[in-house]
Amino acid sequence: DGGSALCVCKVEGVDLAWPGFGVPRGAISHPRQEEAQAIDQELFTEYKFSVDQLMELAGLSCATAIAKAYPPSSFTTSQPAVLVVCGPGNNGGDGLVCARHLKMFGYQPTVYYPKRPSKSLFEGLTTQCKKMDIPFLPEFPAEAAFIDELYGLVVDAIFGFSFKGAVREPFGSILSTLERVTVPIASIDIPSGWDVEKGKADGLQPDMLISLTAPKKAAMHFTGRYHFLGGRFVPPMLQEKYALNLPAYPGTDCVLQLT
Ligand SMILES: NC(=O)C1=CN([C@@H]2O[C@H](COP(=O)(O)OP(=O)(O)OC[C@H]3O[C@@H](n4cnc5c(N)ncnc54)[C@H](O)[C@@H]3O)[C@@H](O)[C@H]2O)[C@@H](O)CC1
Ligand SMILES: [K+]
Repeated sequence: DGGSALCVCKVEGVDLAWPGFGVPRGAISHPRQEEAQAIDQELFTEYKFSVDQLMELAGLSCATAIAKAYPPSSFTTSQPAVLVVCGPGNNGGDGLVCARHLKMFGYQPTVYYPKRPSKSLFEGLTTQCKKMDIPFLPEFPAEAAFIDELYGLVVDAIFGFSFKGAVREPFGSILSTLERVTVPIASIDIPSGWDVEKGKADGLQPDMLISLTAPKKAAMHFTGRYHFLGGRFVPPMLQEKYALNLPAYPGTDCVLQLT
């Protein structure tokens, strides 16, 4: 912990670099919850990005990372069917964008979106999905086995870096079902239900994590197979201000595989 505005974390004895993926060695920044929110706010207030701009890039990163880790040919279901579970905030918005791009990439996404904010941004993203023939489930499957049978992958877009406290319904029941599914889960930004800094040892254990902007502190507890970085939109000046030490993205890619 470097005592700078941003915590740069190292796991004791472990080199936090990514052998085999051509990334320069060094300790990658893991912002705390408040720092992640401050960077987010500054992107909007000082740098004048709009939420939908960044959400589009974030959601595209997620779909791209998923396509790299789980190509349609790797699915054992008859179609590359993906269940995208969206929460009530911007993490859920990323999920809607991700679903739309997955459809463009040849997947068969289905969305479950139980708490929809009455804001034009989310209404627009919902309409865009519907116009792409992406079905919205009226109810969440009661049994984890139904999910295993129908889908080859679940995208967890329920909560991101603003999650706090005990999970409120209906998301408590949804998460307890998701904890029992055996198909891989890809979590956007934070595994939902995890404390953004401490993680949750007995919570969801996704197979994939797509960290946006920078891995949050909880990402240190991620044990799944694939960890990607996405959201290649942080201007160098802002990275510098928050002492964000991030590996370089390869070429023109919008994602970078960390593990
Ligand atoms: N700057 C960035 O890095 C960007 C972040 N984006 C996404 O935005 C996310 C953060 O979005 P938000 O700040 O909207 O927040 P979240 O999407 O993390 O969640 C906030 C929502 O969850 C609810 N909530 C919080 N704790 C809860 C609990 N214990 N039980 C039930 N509901 C709870 C809140 O009422 C609120 O509706 C990031 O994680 C990322 O996915 C992208 O959309 C765009 C750019
Ligand atoms: K999530």
